[in-house]
Amino acid sequence: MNEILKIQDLTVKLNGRVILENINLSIRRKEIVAIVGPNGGGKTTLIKTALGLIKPTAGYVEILGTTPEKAVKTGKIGYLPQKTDIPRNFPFSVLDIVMLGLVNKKLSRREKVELAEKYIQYVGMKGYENHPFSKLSGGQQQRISIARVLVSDPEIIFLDEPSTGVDVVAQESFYDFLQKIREEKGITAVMVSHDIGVVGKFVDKVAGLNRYLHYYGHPKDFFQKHILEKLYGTDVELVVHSPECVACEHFHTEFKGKR
Ligand SMILES: Nc1ncnc2c1ncn2[C@@H]1O[C@H](COP(=O)(O)OP(=O)(O)OP(=O)(O)O)[C@@H](O)[C@H]1O
Repeated sequence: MNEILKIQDLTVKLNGRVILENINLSIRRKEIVAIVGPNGGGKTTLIKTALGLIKPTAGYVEILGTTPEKAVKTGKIGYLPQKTDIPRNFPFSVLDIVMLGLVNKKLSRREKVELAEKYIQYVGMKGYENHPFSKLSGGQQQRISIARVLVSDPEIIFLDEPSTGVDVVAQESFYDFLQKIREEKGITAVMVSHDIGVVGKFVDKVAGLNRYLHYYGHPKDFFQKHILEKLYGTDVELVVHSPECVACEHFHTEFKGKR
């Protein structure tokens, strides 16, 4: 089964308001897909529907060859929600945080600690096991949050704005890391992102969502005025820095406009 997520004719209404309308998309195993669009465009709603947390008003979602409700029970879906569920000032250690990813696994404490340590090492944070999570930088917290998702051995992961509060360099290494876990572990990644410039460089497909799926395909064809206007409105201003631009430290796309 090459297709890991299939969404067909999906419409979602919340409190009588249509949030998603007639969405069709499919994601193949090992793809890295970014969902982009303005605030309130329905990105989180789409992820929650794929996870079975929101029921479709019409249409259907198939994930890992079954319904979202059944797929979630297999433990093969990882989810990093937009709002952290970790209390800010609570003195959780890095090890505690990663072990949260194993709460539903029937393993001894010793086994859980060993697995958590393995994944802390995997994300390049060996030595930080007993460090307070709240004292880490944004990029380090992001790595540990990913370790917490990976430790449960998922086949597909959903990351809702994983790069919020992380600088461009850390974001780029994060996307490199997603490619590494795809190669080494065959993991499919679906992420919500606000930074369309950075995302465009690293992902296989971009899903441009604003109630409708206005674009779904390779990032190279995404940066077109008519598509961006449908997503973000007509006061969009796009500045593309080419890779040849010597003045640019990074090849990136600045995006200014309504979100
Ligand atoms: N439980 C709910 N009941 C009613 N409306 C909701 C509910 N959850 C979300 N909405 C509305 O649905 C719309 C889409 O929200 P959603 O969080 O999916 O957007 P988003 O694209 O993820 O936005 P953001 O970029 O701000 O996170 C918003 O207008 C939001 O207010």
